[in-house]
Amino acid sequence: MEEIGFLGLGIMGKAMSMNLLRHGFKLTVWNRTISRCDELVEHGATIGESPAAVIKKCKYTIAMLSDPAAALSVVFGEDGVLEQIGSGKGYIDMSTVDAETSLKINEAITSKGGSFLEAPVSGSKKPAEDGQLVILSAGEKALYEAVLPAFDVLGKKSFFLGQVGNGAKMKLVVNMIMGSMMNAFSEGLVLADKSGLNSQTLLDVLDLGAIANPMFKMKGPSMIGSSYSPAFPLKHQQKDMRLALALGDENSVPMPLAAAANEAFKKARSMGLGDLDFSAVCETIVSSGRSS
Ligand SMILES: NC(=O)C1=CN([C@@H]2O[C@H](COP(=O)(O)OP(=O)(O)OC[C@H]3O[C@@H](n4cnc5c(N)ncnc54)[C@H](OP(=O)(O)O)[C@@H]3O)[C@@H](O)[C@H]2O)C=CC1
Ligand SMILES: O=CCCC(=O)O
Repeated sequence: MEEIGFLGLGIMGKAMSMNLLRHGFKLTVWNRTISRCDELVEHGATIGESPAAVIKKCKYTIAMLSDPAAALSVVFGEDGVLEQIGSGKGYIDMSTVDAETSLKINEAITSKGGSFLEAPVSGSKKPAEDGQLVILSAGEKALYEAVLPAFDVLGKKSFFLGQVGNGAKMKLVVNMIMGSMMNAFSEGLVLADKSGLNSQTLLDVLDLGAIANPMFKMKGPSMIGSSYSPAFPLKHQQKDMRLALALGDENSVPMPLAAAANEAFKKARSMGLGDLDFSAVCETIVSSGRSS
């Protein structure tokens, strides 16, 4: 494949671009905080001085940015994507945003002759490092097909979901379920502990039953140890709950569980836990009184 541009080297962007480099892709990278490019450069990437410079150089550019405001500012801002996008160039936004943001970006890019794909992902830091993401793409089918060699490196499965917006919506539905599950799991862990049960035994019981799942298995042990090194930052999970609730609003879908989970994530943010892993939402319950 041609040289790929990569905008946004946070937890996910760094892991994904390292993985592409490891598999022989040539990359030009940009990050708002430019020092975050250094490690990538040590592994063979080139730095682009702005999103516009990356787009100018590369036929295909991937973005992995924190939220709708970041995704919009990288496209519409000074030295942004729009300044150099045009015919023959493809822009793939893998950030988790709402459909409205994706549609706005799609409209701006296609009106300049470029092509657009939204492609948010399921899977966190480790799956990103290991190329085991689940890619939820929608938009220009020809662009999807053109970048499949890169998606095959980044993910274990790629879906093409049709028109722009469907990828964003699918991602928000999945993360809304995940955020609600994380809150139920947290309550269970604290309840077991407060009522005198062994937390590890609870994990063992859960793992053998009908609600066993990779998230409980992976996060449970660190949550018992109150260790929340960020793989998926809590502030991003709360953003996803907020955006999913707005999608529920638009479609008149009652979501009382998601609304309660969102409140817990907001409380966690107010406690200063936004940069920790989303499993730190457990601390909102602990702070109401865990015995250990
Ligand atoms: N972590 C995870 O497990 C997963 C995250 N996601 C989603 O992927 C996206 C990235 O997540 P993650 O890597 O964890 O997040 P991080 O917070 O680690 O990284 C965010 C990135 O966005 C950049 N950024 C933020 N604001 C702006 C702005 N205004 N202009 C330009 N760049 C900006 C940051 O730049 P700077 O370094 O300068 O701050 C950084 O590169 C999010 O949408 C998240 O919801 C999806 C699946 C899993
Ligand atoms: O958006 C983050 C998703 C994290 C995960 O799927 O494990």
